[in-house]
Amino acid sequence: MASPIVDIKDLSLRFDNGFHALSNVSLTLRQGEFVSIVGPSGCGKTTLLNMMAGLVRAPHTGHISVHGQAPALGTAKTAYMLARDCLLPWRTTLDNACYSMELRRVPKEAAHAKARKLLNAVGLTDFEKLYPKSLSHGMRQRVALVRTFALDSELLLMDEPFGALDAQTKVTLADILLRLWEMEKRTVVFVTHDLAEAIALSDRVIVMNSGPGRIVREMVIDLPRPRSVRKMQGNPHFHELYTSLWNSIDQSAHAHA
Ligand SMILES: Nc1ncnc2c1ncn2[C@@H]1O[C@H](COP(=O)(O)OP(=O)(O)OP(=O)(O)O)[C@@H](O)[C@H]1O
Repeated sequence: MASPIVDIKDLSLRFDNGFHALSNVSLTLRQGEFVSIVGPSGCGKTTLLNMMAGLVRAPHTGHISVHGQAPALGTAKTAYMLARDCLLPWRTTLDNACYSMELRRVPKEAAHAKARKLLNAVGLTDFEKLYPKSLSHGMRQRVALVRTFALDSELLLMDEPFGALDAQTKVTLADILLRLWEMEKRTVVFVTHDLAEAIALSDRVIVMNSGPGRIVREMVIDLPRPRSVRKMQGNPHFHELYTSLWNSIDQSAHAHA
């Protein structure tokens, strides 16, 4: 079996101020998996993602490897996407889509070809010459998705990428993300507060709780693929999974209260 993309065993972490942020976290991600992390605010979801990205340097115990090595900043094998689209206002859609490839010195022709293929997949072909100020919030986040996928990184770390969008746009973007993921075969770690979004997108949902941050449940999502997030509402098993996930979060919140 291929070695895991992310391999975390008994990871515990204290920040310099003594705050115990993660306790005995174990998580393995195989190539091509889509895994979401949910849990109450402050339970350490972003900290765990930042550990995978090599952004946290605080002392820790246990094991963490990403692509078979200690997590490192600046590797082309890992891409990070946030709720803010971080588009540059003076660049067009196409140039924003190409920005990360430019930083990685991908030749311009190849970068344009890749960006155009992905812009077409997210429905933005007709908007490639526009600047961010002329795009809706959802369109800007589609450009950010293209920029994230354009890097060909094996591992995509996504921290509430649709968190600032309205419910309708969120579903549209989640379906676009699923299409890109199916087309490009990446490994995704997706942090969200939206349980329905986590279930609709993922192969597995990891539930965390705080005090200190730890994994309290891992739920396998056995819904068939390919999926449509929009059509998921009509699937009774989706609602069973939602109820079960909600109960886990509710119970662990009460146990902690
Ligand atoms: N550099 C730091 N030094 C000290 N404490 C920190 C540091 N970074 C994060 N924390 C604390 O660690 C805890 C976990 O933060 P984190 O951002 O990982 O939570 P989260 O689950 O992603 O929250 P949210 O859902 O609100 O984004 C919080 O209590 C936070 O204040």
